[in-house]
Amino acid sequence: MRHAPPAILTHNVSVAFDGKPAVSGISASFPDCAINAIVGPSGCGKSSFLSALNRLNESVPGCKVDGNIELFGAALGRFAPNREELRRTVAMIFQRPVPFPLSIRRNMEIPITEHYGRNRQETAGRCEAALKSVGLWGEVENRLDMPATQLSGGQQQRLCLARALALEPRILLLDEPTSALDPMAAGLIEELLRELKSQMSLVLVTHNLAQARRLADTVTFFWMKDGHGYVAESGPADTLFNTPREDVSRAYFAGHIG
Ligand SMILES: Nc1ncnc2c1ncn2[C@@H]1O[C@H](COP(=O)(O)OP(=O)(O)OP(=O)(O)O)[C@@H](O)[C@H]1O
Repeated sequence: MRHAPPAILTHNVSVAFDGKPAVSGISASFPDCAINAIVGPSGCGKSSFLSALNRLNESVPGCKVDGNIELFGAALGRFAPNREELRRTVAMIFQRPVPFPLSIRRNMEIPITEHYGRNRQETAGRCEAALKSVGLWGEVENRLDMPATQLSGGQQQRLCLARALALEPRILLLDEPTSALDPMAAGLIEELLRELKSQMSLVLVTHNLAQARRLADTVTFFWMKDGHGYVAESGPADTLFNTPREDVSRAYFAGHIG
């Protein structure tokens, strides 16, 4: 029986800035329909690695990415022929929500019409469905023309999620998506991520080990050596949290270091 390839498979990936490696030798596998947490101390290159997965750091001056990245068994360039298509299918959510400085409606309409065309009825339907999927529709349906920046931080983050989900991504990259939110808003996002994993692969960079314990199916643990990050250990969340193999993982997950 042939097994489906993982959503993301990396081999020997490194990311360097001005010749100085931030991470090196990253070989990792992230299954589909799962929440894959990347954890590790500050500065070990988690965000740099995450951004390489949809070529976001290509536009950073002095940044160089090496190694192989495959998405669903296809090389990155074959999986998505251009950057726009890649960013649609491999969407990214950041620590601080970044809505466009426009109305809630325009925030949704712009990406939807860019991708699906200008049919007004279809656009309105996609907008409503995406806002419903993040539980925001009931909160904003009567004020869609209000500036998105007037929403609370948690609502803005859910709007950014809705904007990404409207384009039906297959992979969702999340860089500390709840660390700027209050516990209630963070809880709503966590609930959403749990629901979304039936439809896609999620890669979640988090500092918050309690969050990783609550959400993760797999864990990839980054640590630092010789001034750059590397994967110290990875595997099913249960194994990493309960019976880690490496001394450094045991110490980190017990809260003794990092
Ligand atoms: N745009 C950039 N230009 C130069 N160096 C950078 C840039 N972005 C990241 N770095 C460097 O790469 C290294 C890894 O940073 P990165 O943000 O990826 O780590 P991280 O594990 O995500 O950290 P944190 O958990 O604090 O967000 C750091 O030394 C950082 O200074």
